[in-house]
Amino acid sequence: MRITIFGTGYVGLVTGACLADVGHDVLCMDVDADKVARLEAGEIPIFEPGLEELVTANTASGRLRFTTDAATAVDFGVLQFIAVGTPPDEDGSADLQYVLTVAETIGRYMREFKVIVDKSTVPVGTADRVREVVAGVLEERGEALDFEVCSNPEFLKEGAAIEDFTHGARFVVGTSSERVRELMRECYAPYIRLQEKLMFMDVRAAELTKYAANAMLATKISFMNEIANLAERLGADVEQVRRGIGSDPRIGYHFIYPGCGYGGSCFPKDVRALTRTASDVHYEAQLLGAVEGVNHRQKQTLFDKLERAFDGALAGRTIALWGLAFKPNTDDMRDAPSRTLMEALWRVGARVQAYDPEAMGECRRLYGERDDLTLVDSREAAVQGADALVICTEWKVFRMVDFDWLKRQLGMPVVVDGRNLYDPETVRKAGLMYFAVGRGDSLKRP
Ligand SMILES: NC(=O)c1ccc[n+]([C@@H]2O[C@H](COP(=O)([O-])OP(=O)(O)OC[C@H]3O[C@@H](n4cnc5c(N)ncnc54)[C@H](O)[C@@H]3O)[C@@H](O)[C@H]2O)c1
Ligand SMILES: O=c1ccn([C@@H]2O[C@H](COP(=O)(O)OP(=O)(O)O[C@H]3O[C@H](CO)[C@@H](O)[C@H](O)[C@H]3O)[C@@H](O)[C@H]2O)c(=O)[nH]1
Repeated sequence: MRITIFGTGYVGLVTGACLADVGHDVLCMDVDADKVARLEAGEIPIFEPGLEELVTANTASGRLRFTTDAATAVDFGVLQFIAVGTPPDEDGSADLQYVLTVAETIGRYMREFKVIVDKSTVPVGTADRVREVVAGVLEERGEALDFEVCSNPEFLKEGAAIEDFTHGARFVVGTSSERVRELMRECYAPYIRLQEKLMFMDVRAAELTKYAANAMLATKISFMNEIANLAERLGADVEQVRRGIGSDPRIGYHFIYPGCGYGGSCFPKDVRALTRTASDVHYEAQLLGAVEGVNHRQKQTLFDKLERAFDGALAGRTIALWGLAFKPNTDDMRDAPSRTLMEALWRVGARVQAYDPEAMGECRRLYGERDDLTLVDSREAAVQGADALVICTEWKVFRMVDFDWLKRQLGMPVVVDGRNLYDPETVRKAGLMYFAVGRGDSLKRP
């Protein structure tokens, strides 16, 4: 099948590479000429495990190609995937300018029947707006061409994007057209040989499914963070509580890890966008507001714990940070808890000495050169000469630690663990003050 994909970000590039890998002919179009040039030269602009190999193999076979030429892109595929960004506007709503620009482009250049497949995360009603834009451009051109718009939200997680795309739970397709159903079945056929995973539904239900899924997952996390904060004050260990409730199949173990708040490019913006959608139809989404509020507060707990450990005297201190990315296996720092912490530390005159296996380039890009930030190339170098250690991301490389060694490195024996990586007793035995998340006595000092 010939498939065009607009946008070569996390979603567009992964979708393109995976669909090419199962035998489709894929042309990826991006307006960012520099990105396209890098991709053509075999360079992958993002860190995503397995993606480089997949892109290289499929580019070499000729099934995956890149372009900046819109007319060529529109001409190419019968399926025209939109996988461009939908960043938050100031009022929290999803900014649809990139999606609607692609719709306009398709309307301008199409010469035969096309199915426009919306893979970007977009508010309910966007398929109608895309349809209006395309129809408007066709009318301007004086052309009466047939086209369809369907919704096909993406559920991949960064860091496990290829696995999620190829072995995800479902492919949701919102359409009322039999012709679209057939074409989408053909597109995803290689993935559904073992098990039927195609879920057809109304366009509006498909659009809402994406927001509902992210909001539900964010709710689980905020709920657990709330329980963790309570556990901290009640002398209970939230890790034991987590296992206790996860064992109930009605609750399950997934997405109930308490921590330093959810970040990334999706949960924060999608919870806010859904809240905004609700208010647009005069409904106050109370639960969503609370989910966001709890998350906002949770991101500040790392700083609060440090401040308490130092009796408020953080000015002039050097704080070691392990982990900058919003989660492991990615270089993405969008809405990462590490950013809330670093910015709070800088405001009170503390210095940060940080290490992340993948996100240091991104950190440099975001914050540039500054006197109060030193990026070092190992976890060992990060703690050298530091007064305390904070763990923001649960990269594997931070899991095993010689705590006696760690104690010798730190000016003050303070470890703030935003990811509950260690056994509190073992850490404390080494003479370290250990502030984790909801671990019973983590507010007390030894
Ligand atoms: N990142 C994720 O894990 C993830 C997962 C599921 C869904 N989503 C959703 O998918 C969408 C894309 O997210 P992303 O993370 O891939 O974004 P991204 O910012 O990584 O990539 C978007 C790309 O679109 C390109 N673009 C912008 N305008 C264009 C145009 N007119 N024509 C062609 N290309 C254009 C940009 O240059 C950029 O390369 C968003 O709606 C997001 O919410 C993201
Ligand atoms: O039990 C948990 C699970 C996750 N997190 C945090 O939640 C955030 C998001 O994590 P994750 O969902 O793994 O990453 P994303 O790549 O943001 O993926 C989410 O957002 C995507 C974009 O919409 C969706 O496609 C995915 O299904 C959805 O999981 C991260 O900060 C995690 O640290 C927790 O704090 N506790």
